[in-house]
Amino acid sequence: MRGKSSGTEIPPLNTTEPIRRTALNRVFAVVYTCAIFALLYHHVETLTIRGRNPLVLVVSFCLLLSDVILALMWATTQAFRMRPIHRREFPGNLQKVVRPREFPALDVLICTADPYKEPPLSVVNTALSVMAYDYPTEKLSVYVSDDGGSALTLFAFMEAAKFAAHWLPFCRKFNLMERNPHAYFSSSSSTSTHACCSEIKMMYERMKVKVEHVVESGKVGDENITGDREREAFSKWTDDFTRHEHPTVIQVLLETSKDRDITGHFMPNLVYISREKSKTSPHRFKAGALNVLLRVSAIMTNAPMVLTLDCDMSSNDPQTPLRVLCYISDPATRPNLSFVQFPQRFRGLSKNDIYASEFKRLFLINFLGMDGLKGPNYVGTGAFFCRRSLFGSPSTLISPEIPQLHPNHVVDKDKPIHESPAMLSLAHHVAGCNYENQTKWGSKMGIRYGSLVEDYYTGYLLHCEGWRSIFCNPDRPAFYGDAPTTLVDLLNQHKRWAIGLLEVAFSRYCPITFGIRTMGLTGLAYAHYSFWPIWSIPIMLYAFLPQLALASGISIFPKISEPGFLLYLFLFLGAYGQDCLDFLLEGDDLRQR
Ligand SMILES: O=c1ccn([C@@H]2O[C@H](COP(=O)(O)OP(=O)(O)O[C@H]3O[C@H](CO)[C@@H](O)[C@H](O)[C@H]3O)[C@@H](O)[C@H]2O)c(=O)[nH]1
Ligand SMILES: [Mn+2]
Repeated sequence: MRGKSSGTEIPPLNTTEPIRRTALNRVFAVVYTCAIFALLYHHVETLTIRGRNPLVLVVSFCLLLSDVILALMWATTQAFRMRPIHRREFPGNLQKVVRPREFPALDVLICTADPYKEPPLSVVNTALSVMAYDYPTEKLSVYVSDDGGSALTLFAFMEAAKFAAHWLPFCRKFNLMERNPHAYFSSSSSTSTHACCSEIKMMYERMKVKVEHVVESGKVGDENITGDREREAFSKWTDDFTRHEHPTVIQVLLETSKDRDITGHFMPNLVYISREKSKTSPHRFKAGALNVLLRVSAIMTNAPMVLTLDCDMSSNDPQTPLRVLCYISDPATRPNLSFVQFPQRFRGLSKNDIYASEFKRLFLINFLGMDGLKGPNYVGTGAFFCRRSLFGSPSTLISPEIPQLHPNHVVDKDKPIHESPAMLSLAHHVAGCNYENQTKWGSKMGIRYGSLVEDYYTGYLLHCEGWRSIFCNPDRPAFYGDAPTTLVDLLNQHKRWAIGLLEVAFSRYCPITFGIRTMGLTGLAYAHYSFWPIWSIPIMLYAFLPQLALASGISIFPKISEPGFLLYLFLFLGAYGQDCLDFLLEGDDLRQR
């Protein structure tokens, strides 16, 4: 591959290459714009000349409205086509440039919210998959936020901490690529290759049975509690403890400074957090949970690199943090870098993906386009942040209200966390439900509040502040997640997205005005998403108009013999053809279209 090295070092850590069809895209955009204007002119003409008949008037107006919206949406998609690029990174070269001792620490933040919709066993699998990263374990910490406030989830994590002491060395010994235990034991590679596999598989099965039994029974019984520390932890679940009203629970389950796996190797930190909830204070859903995780992790480890992960998405490649380092350690890509975003990929889609659940345009093709501008938007999971970027713009650092939360604060690692009551009590304090009152959390710091799609909104505001992001799309997917499986879940998810996006569209940071003014084409790309819900208007109108028009004897499309027909033909084939080409050139086959 021909590529331009963006680093000054030799060997290169990463390369970028413009996608070749860009020139064609630009020419096509000019021609297609002319065709759109011709169509709109045609509609206006029909409306003014033939519009004396009220039915024709209504129909023509609806067509004009639909086509204006479609034209606007088409215009916003051009942002993705003006400068798409492909990137590659070379983790193999990393050790020649940075020594593992100098790797930055990594805090992984995992969110879960409901032990029945998001089974604790699968959350545990997510955590184990990242705890087993090929990364210096003493630099790795995993923080789990449980918005369900469930003893069942804590129990699952206590079991996971014990299992991890066997699982992590097993992964290292056999250099497994698949480090999510559930995925590994369900795959064929687990059955044949390793003799001691059956032993660890049995251990996993025992943990699974125990956790599932506890979840089924709905409570952690006395027989499941093995020590005083565990008993003390579960004693917080008193009778008036509900998921909407409870005190903060923080449980340090594994600590690098004292816990070792069965081979005597360091374990990563593993911390369970269920933030304080009260019916009288807003909890801000996932954005609130992530901000609590950001603060608690700042107090305990304050790693400069932060990975946010949904509990329904686990690692599929242990080398992923090294790929991120290829950008973070490169002086050419490092300046103003806020986050490195990996695409969301889903398990279990059918081969031809007839429902387009892969979201390939959203998570791949559009990302390649945005990567050539200021970078892809944040999609809530699979993103590695530079912690500093969540505290003000590149030029102006906003200091948090207490020095321990400052991104440059150095945590004293001599004392284990559980022996430091001051640290634990501060961690409880910053996880309190009133902590954020009169602070800049959610407005200028951390994950931003104000939209149900906190990921989109936060990424957008970070880009407006002058930060950039990078799209990393290795051949082996870095993460695999679960897509909604029922129609009701899917509709709820889309409704949530639509409301959240419109909240941004009609805010004072509307991408059409504020976004485009601040960052040009990137703002236009953001406008494409925030106005995505208005697609529904032309879709509804085009779904019903032809039948209504046919029933009332009005023709709404030109006849084949009329010149207007060619215009429609070009507009239709042009849009679909270009779309199809985008997909084919990014590795789809025709059946998937
Ligand atoms: O009060 C809440 C609600 C949700 N979550 C967690 O947020 C994540 C995402 O929620 P999910 O129900 O899976 O929503 P999706 O629609 O699948 O998520 C997509 O859309 C969200 C909103 O834009 C993003 O945050 C996600 O990263 C993105 O994958 C999950 O891990 C939840 O456990 C919380 O922690 N607290
Ligand atoms: Mn999800």
